[in-house]
Amino acid sequence: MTTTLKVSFRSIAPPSSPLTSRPQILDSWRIAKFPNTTILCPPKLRLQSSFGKKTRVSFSAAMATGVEEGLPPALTSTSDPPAIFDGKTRLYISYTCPFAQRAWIARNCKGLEEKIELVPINLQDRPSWYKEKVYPPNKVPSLEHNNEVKGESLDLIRYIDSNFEGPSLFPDDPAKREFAEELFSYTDSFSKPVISFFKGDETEAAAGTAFDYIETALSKFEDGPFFLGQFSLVDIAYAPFIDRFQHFALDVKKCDITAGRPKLAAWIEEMNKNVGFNKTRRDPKELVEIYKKRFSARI
Ligand SMILES: N[C@@H](CCC(=O)N[C@@H](CS)C(=O)NCC(=O)O)C(=O)O
Repeated sequence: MTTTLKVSFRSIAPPSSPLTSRPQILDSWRIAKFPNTTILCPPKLRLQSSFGKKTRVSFSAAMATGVEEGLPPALTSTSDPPAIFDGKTRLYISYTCPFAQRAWIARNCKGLEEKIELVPINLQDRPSWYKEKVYPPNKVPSLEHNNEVKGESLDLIRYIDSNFEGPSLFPDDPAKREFAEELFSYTDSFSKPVISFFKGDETEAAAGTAFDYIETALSKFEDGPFFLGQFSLVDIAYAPFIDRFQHFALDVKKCDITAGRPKLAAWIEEMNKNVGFNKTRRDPKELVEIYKKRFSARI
């Protein structure tokens, strides 16, 4: 299926040299250059540019993937296993797990919908073959690739980025890489006080400190609104959690995590335009209900 991405140039000055105004069908990932900007185009994307009077473009939409995908139903205790170790690459997920969502976003943002098959599992009614034949730790996500199964979401997003085609989601710049490591290792320290606040075990101020860390982190690189400036694996690592936290904080705790945090507000706005991420999102009401149940059961 072909999707059309309309690129319109807004703001500032007229383009110095219009490069293309004809739609192009792209067969593989490539870089398209426009006046003042460069975007990464996924395969099967029909790219159409329209030059207005002004030329500055914001390009998280460039991480869009053009493949439309019907989502398969989650497998249960009565479902047969897929043909495990038949050479296919499979990503085992649960539709509501934020850790699995990280790997799923990375797969989408690399344009790998046709290379990595999604296998959703119903964790409440888990098929026994998953633990026995696929992934003994019995958690999601896991990735079946080259006759091996690997787990741990932060390892998987790096693995998907380095072992498959598609645009690189990790910069080469050593300063950015070093900061990425700090941010990857902060993910659990970020979630802990926020979840404790939601459960009523921690003050709002403690959760606020965690969000302040994020605000400061988002101020470090100025070449874009993302953690490392441009969109990267770090954004993928945080997005499923910040998304859930924002909705629960607003609905249940009546607190706006973006108040007084303009960088976080801008990051959320940009992430909300990311097609690879949006394809993995659930209805916010469902996410809030899952947290409500979990916190009342004190899990
Ligand atoms: N550290 C793991 C955490 C994965 C995880 O806890 N996944 C949950 C679902 S959100 C799970 O599979 N739980 C099943 C269980 O613990 O039995 C990762 O980052 O991948």
